[in-house]
Amino acid sequence: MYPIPYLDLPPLGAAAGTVRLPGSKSISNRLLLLAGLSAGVTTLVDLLDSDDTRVMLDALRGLGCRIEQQGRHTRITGVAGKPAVLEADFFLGNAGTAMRPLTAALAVISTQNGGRYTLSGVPRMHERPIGDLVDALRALGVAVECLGNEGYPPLRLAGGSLLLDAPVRVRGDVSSQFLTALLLALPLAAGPRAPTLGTDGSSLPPEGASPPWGGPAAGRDVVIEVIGELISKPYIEITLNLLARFGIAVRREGWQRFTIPAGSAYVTPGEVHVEADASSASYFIALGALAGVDAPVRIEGVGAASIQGDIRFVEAAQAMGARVMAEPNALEVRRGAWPLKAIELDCNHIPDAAMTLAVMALYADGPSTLTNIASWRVKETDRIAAMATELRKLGAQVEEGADHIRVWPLAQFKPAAIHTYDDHRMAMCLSLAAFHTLKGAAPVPVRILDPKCVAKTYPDYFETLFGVVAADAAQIPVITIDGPTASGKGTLAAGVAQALGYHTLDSGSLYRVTALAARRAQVAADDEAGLAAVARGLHLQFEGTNVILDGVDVTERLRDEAVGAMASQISVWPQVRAALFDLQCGFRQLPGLVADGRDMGTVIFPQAGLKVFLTATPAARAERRHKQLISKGIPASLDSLRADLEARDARDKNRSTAPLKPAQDALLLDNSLLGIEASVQQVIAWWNARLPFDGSAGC
Ligand SMILES: O=C(O)C1=C[C@@H](OP(=O)(O)O)[C@@H](O)[C@H](O)C1
Ligand SMILES: C=C(OP(=O)(O)O)C(=O)O
Repeated sequence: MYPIPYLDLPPLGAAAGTVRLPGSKSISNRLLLLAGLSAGVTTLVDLLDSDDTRVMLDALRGLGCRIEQQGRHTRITGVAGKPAVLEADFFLGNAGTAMRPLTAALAVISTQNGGRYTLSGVPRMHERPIGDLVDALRALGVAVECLGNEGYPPLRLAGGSLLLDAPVRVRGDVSSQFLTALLLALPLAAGPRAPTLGTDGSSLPPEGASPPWGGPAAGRDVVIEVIGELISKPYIEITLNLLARFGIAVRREGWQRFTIPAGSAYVTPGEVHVEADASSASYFIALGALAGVDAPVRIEGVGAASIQGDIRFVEAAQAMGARVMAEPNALEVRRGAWPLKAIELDCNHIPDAAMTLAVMALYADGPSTLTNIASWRVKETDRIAAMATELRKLGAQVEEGADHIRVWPLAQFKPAAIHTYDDHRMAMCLSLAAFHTLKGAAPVPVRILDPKCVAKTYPDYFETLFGVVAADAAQIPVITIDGPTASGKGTLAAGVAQALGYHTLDSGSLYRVTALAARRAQVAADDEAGLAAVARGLHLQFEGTNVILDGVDVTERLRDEAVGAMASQISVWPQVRAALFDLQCGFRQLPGLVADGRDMGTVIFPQAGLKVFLTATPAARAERRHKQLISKGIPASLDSLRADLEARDARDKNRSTAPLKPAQDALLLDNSLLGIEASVQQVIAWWNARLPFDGSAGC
């Protein structure tokens, strides 16, 4: 995940490779609730690990479920529908699949155990309607209080007595999640049960409760009727499918009437595998359609056998020209028609994945129209408005209606800082606008603001994307930070890289690794050819700031003074520098690189977008080094450290190959009196001034 204010995507060109997607959000949260309500242990394999599932897991823990995590397995010990916890507050973030089903489940539970529960979420969750579910639950006899605005969370559930003589009626035209919630929760009311408790804990029926209080001993059919049109129907199929896995065989009459048979009880199937998320697949299906030119984008974990409705996004992508090969549990996607073909599609059955089509439409041969998507307006944000606003920033013509959006293709994209509205899908969809595969169009970057919002369902989305897309190396941004020893280059580079989500190259460490490897191989510091051979044969990996040589972490060893001294000596050899040249260029990877060293701006990356030459007085640098050594318990003399630094400066400046000097176009930064954070901010400010995003560095 990129927990940074913005992530800049350079222009992207091609895509190929394999992605393994995280688990389905809709399946994960349904399974978690069902497992939590069942008796005994359920093991979920490949459960989604994201914000939405974390709030559900926290809620289950709060109800007394035991949760154990081991590798790909999550073991849930359920409470058999009877949590001992009678008062609890649940925070459910912005997870509709947690808020709605838990509301119904806790509502029924509170009528049975006299519990009092509150459910709240992030501010946007308090703007997402839940009135239709509240109405259904009140009609069922549950005491539901809206603590803020009527019809919206936060909610308090405070018992009541279930009135099951008549069908439970619920509207389904705002969200299908209300029906899903009742279907998941009402088996709690259909089973045989012991006399239930009143809100005061007594075993007498609460005043005014109509018999049969708590249901007859053998249980009773519970009937749910949908009032009016039901949207997002395939999500109900997921609900029914998973209920069946837990032993609840709902009888249905079309989309209007659902009967939970008397005596129903959740029975854990033991172990359940969670298939990958079909909505998340849509971004990579689109990627294949846009940029899978030489080889396909292969998506693993979800395919033709999926129980998720969003798998039908494949048909929409095919209609736009994608070539898709579907296996039961995988998809391979390539570009077919190019430009893509414009479509007009009723998207009610794929409300989430349909957003991806709106961005694909930019690459089509005419305007595309997506209809019957009114529900977009009450999701993580008003998605019709948000999509229209952000596509227009790219330069597109967009028509927005109450329940449709029409998007015209775009010949020349404008660089834009894309607002994501704390909506994971806005971030993931709009990342596709970084592709520049249209003939004649100038490639431009895209800035995604608040990229960490993808954590709702796909925390590693951008990392996965970068794993399968390619960019012209010249388009991948590089910032170089050169400077003398102990000037703080490494710290500054790490700070800048962290702020931008870029990779780092500590080129000095390459010389130190070569020195270490040469010492181990007993190659002398004056054996130029031998040293170059060592450099070429390095078996290196970087894990964060750690350096792994031949599979062993040598980070600490590289700090040895002897290794540092040899590094400085061997770095004068042209053959050694040449051997390390390609290795260093290879660090230029998406989304960008901050390279620090002595010749990054002058020799290795002369075309870098920003070159910084970092200096500090010898006194300031000696003092820093002194502090560092003392804090590690290593005795040191300030004067001799300063003398060493000055000698090293002289050697670095005067060597014939790549001597230490600022690149002509470098900006000088003297940090003798500047803290780390201020130095980082200075470099970021310089960098942003060179980018085409109208200074939109933040939200
Ligand atoms: O039941 C579910 O898992 C979902 C149903 C859909 O919501 P609506 O029914 O509100 O359209 C969908 O948008 C959401 O992401 C997940
Ligand atoms: C609408 C969505 O989420 P939620 O489950 O919160 O409704 C979504 O993931 O696109």
